Amino acid sequence: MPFLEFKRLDIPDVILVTPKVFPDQRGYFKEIWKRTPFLAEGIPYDFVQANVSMSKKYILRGLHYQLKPSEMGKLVTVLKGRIFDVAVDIRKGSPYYGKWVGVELSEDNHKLLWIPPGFAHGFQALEDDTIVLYLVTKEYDPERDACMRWDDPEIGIEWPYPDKAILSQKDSKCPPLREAPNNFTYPI
Ligand SMILES: Cc1cn([C@H]2C[C@H](O)[C@@H](COP(=O)(O)OP(=O)(O)O[C@H]3O[C@@H](C)C(=O)[C@@H](O)[C@H]3O)O2)c(=O)[nH]c1=O
Repeated sequence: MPFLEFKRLDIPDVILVTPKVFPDQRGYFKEIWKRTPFLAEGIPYDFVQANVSMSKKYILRGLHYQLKPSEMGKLVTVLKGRIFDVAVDIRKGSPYYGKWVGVELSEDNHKLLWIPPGFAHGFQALEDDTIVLYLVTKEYDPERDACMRWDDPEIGIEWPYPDKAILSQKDSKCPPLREAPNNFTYPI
């Protein structure tokens, strides 16, 4: 098995990455990003910022994105606990515009989700004290930070616990996809 396995999801630009885990008597080791295999998979980005958040069970963060020219790709993984991680294609003219994909990422499955620029991203924590690590391809730019509704019926994301979702004040006021700021085109 290669050290990093890539699986394209129903929206093929969103890629589930499975690293090879080397367990031993001390614990384990894994590579979570390496330029050459990512490049070979058609992911030609380097990362410029690394983020960590901790969430209680049912916390839902999203859906978030940064507008061009601060559009960012994200490589998301879980260090502790579990999340349901979601990417929504918001590239105007994309055959997948408005469609979503969701996967469970956990400390046990070791998986990572690559979400390219032009997607909105969100997740719901499935356990208390869930710690998410994500690498991003552009720096945080509060001027171009944007959000859209997590429960927009036109997107129809099947969240694990929609009735228990706990949101930030900011996230509870986000507009639906149709009204959200969007300067993405397809291809990006
Ligand atoms: C995202 C971010 C936030 N902040 C600050 C702003 C604010 O005071 C505080 C919390 O910010 P937020 O409420 O936006 O954090 P959060 O809701 O966790 O935002 C994140 O959600 C997930 C789903 C993503 O995809 C990320 O890109 C990011 O948007 O941290 C930074 O300083 N740098 C950053 O890169």
